[in-house]
Amino acid sequence: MQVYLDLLRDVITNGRDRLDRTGVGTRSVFGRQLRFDLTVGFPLLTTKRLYFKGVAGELLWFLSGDTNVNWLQAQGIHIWDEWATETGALGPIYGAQWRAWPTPDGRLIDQLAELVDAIRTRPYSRRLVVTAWNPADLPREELSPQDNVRAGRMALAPCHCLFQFQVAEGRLSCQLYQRSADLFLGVPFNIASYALLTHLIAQQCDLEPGEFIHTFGDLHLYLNHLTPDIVYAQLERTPRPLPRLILKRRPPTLFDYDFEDIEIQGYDPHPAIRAPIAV
Ligand SMILES: Nc1nc(=O)c2c([nH]1)NC[C@@H]1CN(c3ccc(C(=O)N[C@@H](CCC(=O)O)C(=O)O)cc3)CN21
Ligand SMILES: O=c1ccn([C@H]2C[C@H](O)[C@@H](COP(=O)(O)O)O2)c(=O)[nH]1
Repeated sequence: MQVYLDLLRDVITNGRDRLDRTGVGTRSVFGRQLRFDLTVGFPLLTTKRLYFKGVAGELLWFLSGDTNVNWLQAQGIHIWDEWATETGALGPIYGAQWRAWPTPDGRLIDQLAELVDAIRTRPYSRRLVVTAWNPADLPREELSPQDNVRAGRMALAPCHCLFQFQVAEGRLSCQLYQRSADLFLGVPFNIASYALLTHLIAQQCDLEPGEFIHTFGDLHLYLNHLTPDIVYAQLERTPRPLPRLILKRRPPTLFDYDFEDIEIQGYDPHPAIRAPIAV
């Protein structure tokens, strides 16, 4: 994951300081890309311990179509707490758009079920796209996440908002467009999450995982992460060998995976680095 450390340096060196919605302030660049060959190892950051249970739990939660934090909290995962209402609601975020995109005539589109079906039946397709960017449900930027949810909108606009797959020579590759990316806290999570999703869909479609390509819009470091004990501490560290992902079972569908099916082997990271999250 040397490419991640190089990207931290790129943002520090080439970024412009900008105000942002949260009021924290960021240093940001616009338009970057990382590529991960999933055949050489699983891209889980080794220069700090990443909370993989949180990554896997969040993905299983998205895949189930759930948009309420109650299930995540019951698993001990608290990464979405700050944006939820008192009942745990987040509005129609990823899970809703992926599994139940509402159409004007009252139907619900299960984009992920249709995707798996399309990969199986038309692997040459150039239309293997899933989007969470539903303009009808976007939050109003001047309102709090909770007020948006109470008004029936998403708590946060989708950050990882569109992804596409390609099948070539028996391998499944995935490219994500992430419009806004918190490089220290969110991005390591997002890389692991989409790499895991690619493995799961590949298994369901009798393919091997290929590449994960991560394309960024506004890629930023929050100014309160640019400190000796956070970003600069990580830059002092040397990357270690990547772990491997083992899928221990092949469930009947993409929507039947459980924590026990997903195992990371050989993960030997540097210690975790705590950092404040911008809400
Ligand atoms: N500013 C911001 N950055 C994000 O990455 C982000 C948001 N907001 N809002 C929505 C989700 C929530 N995500 C999050 C939220 C928290 C952590 C976080 O605090 N991670 C810690 C470990 C947390 C734990 O152990 O409970 C970390 O060190 O990675 C990561 C991703 C990603 N998203
Ligand atoms: O999966 C995620 C979700 C969120 N983020 C980050 C990116 C931004 O720092 C904030 C969202 O703020 P906006 O004003 O809506 O852009 O959350 C992430 O990196 N990954």
